[in-house]
Parts: sequence; structure tokens; C-alpha cells
Amino acid sequence: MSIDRLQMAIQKSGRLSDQSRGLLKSAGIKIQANKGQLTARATNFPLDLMLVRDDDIPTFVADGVCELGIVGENVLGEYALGRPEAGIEILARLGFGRCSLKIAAPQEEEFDLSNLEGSRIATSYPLLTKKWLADQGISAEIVTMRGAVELAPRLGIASYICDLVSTGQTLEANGLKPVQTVLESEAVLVRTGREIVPDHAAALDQLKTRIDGVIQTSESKYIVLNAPESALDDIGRILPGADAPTVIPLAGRQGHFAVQAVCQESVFWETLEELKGAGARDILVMPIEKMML
Ligand SMILES: Nc1ncnc2c1ncn2[C@@H]1O[C@H](COP(=O)(O)OP(=O)(O)OP(=O)(O)O)[C@@H](O)[C@H]1O
Ligand SMILES: O=P(O)(O)OC[C@H]1O[C@H](OP(=O)(O)OP(=O)(O)O)[C@H](O)[C@@H]1O
Ligand SMILES: [Mg+2]
Repeated sequence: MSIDRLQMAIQKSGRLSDQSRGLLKSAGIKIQANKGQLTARATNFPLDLMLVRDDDIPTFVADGVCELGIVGENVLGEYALGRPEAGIEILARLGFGRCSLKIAAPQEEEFDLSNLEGSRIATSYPLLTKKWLADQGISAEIVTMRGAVELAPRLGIASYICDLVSTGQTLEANGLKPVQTVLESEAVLVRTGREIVPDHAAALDQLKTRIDGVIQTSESKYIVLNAPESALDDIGRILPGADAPTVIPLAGRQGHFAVQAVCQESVFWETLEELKGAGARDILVMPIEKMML
């Protein structure tokens, strides 16, 4: 580690690791692979990585050991409830590691919210669960477990669980069903609430601009199509998240135009069908490699 370089904490190995590294790669940052090491260095940017357990990332960022981190909102939320003064700031939502923290009940149970009153709930997220229960006006006992929470009802440790769900396969395999959502979560880029030295601040701004560009381009597409003049208004309304399309007359085709636009929202097959229905032809959708707004 070097004090001249920005420090960022990412998950060493787990569900967020590959995409955290992928995001940096897309931002043009080359990371020297260092197998088994707890740190890694960018070779073309003043950035060092700390490769740690995801649970430790908020502590590193709060204490200013790392100015930046990539962590799930679930882990960040639990940490922030325990240390509200930590002052960690979310800089960007990253669109991966999407999951929900959910209350789950046995599949055969006819669930009603009032069933939770006075019950035992097993979870690795005691503070988020407690807060949600308090918000609902429910009092219940929390049993904190580090993992394998889905086993708790079968083992008789608790009647309900509060755990992360994405496909729902793990719940199903354990005879459980989701009944309430406590938190929707995705990976976020966070920065310390502590002061950042000026040298690092410039690198941080540059990195943030690049990451914003990567997020934008992953959602954005460049659309080109041809259309008669009568269809242009409808097409302008259909194009998702396009500010001001470029409209150019087609040579030799009176009353027909080429339309070009950057769409900053997802372009689905349904969108193309709608455009065609409005009179568009020869529709091309192209990825955008880089973008700086
Ligand atoms: N099923 C899932 N689908 C999508 N994202 C998930 C899922 N489960 C967890 N996540 C997200 O990925 C993060 C990391 O999950 P992972 O299972 O790798 O954590 P972990 O086992 O606690 O790892 P570590 O060893 O770093 O402590 C979670 O905190 C959450 O934000
Ligand atoms: O709804 P699903 O798609 O089945 O995903 C949910 C599971 O994913 C997570 O665990 P993970 O697989 O990351 O293992 P871990 O408990 O060792 O972290 C989470 O703790 C659930 O157990
Ligand atoms: Mg963890």
C-alpha cells in the first residue's frame, strides 16, 4: 500500500468479486493479479485494492483506511444501523448483486403478518430485521446466525427467517416461502465520510466519472432507423430515454428521414416492435463502448 494512491476495498471472493473487478476493467483500470494476496495494484491508475470479506468493507471505508468500497446495500445498511455516525456515502448504484432481504415462512403455513408477533426469527441481519419489525409495530425475538439461516425453522431454532433471496431456490429447497420484503439491495460504490487528501480527491473524481460512464453505457444503446415524416413524432415518444434524436433527410427519398438517437434506458424487443408499428424501418440497435457526459 502506498499513501500516494487511492485505496478501494472490494470483496476478495464471493458473489460481488468478479463484477467489482469487471467494473474497474471496463473503467480502463488494469489490475495486477496477485493470487492469494490481500491487496492488488492498478498498473495504469493511482489505485490500490484491498481484497477483503464483504462484511469488513464498511469498517474499512468508515475508518478511512479505504476511501472507496464496493459493497451490497444489505451489508452497508446493517453496518450503518449499528454505527449511524459512520458517515459512509453512496456514490453510485452499480446494477449487480441484486437481491432482497426477505422474511420467509414454512411453505405450508397460511401466513399473516400478525403471525410474526412474539415469534422467533433467525437472521444474519439482526439490526435491519429489528428495524423493519419496529416499523411494522411487531415485537419478536431475533436469533442471530452467521450462515445457513434457512435451516433454522427445520432445526426448531426459529419459526421464521429473514435472509437474502434472489431466485428463491434456496428457500424452496428448504421448504420455505418468501412472505415480506425487508430491503431491496444491489452493489453500491461507497466513499468514506472522512476528509480525502487533495491528491486522492482528484483520482477519486476521475474514477467516479469513468464508473458513471460505464454504468451509463451498459444501459445505453445507439439506435438508427428510417421513417416517413408522418411517423417522427410517434417515434420520438417511443424511443426510451432519448433526449433529442438527430433527424436527417434521406437522399432521393422525399419525405423520409434517418433518425439517430442515444437511448439511455434498456431497448427491448417490444420497443422495436412498437417502433416498427409506428412506421420505422431498417432499425439498428448498437452498443456504446464509451461515454462521458
Ligand atoms: N443470491 C444472491 N443473488 C445476488 N446477490 C446476492 C445473493 N446473495 C448475496 N448477494 C449479494 O452479494 C453479497 C456477497 O454475497 P456472498 O454470498 O459472496 O457473501 P459472503 O458469503 O458473506 O462473502 P464473504 O466471504 O466476503 O463474507 C451479499 O452481501 C449481497 O449483497
Ligand atoms: O434465492 P437464491 O438464488 O437461492 O439465493 C439465496 C442464497 O444466496 C445467498 O447465499 P450464497 O449462495 O451466496 O451462500 P452463502 O450463504 O455462503 O453466502 C443467500 O444467503 C441465500 O442463501
Ligand atoms: Mg460476508
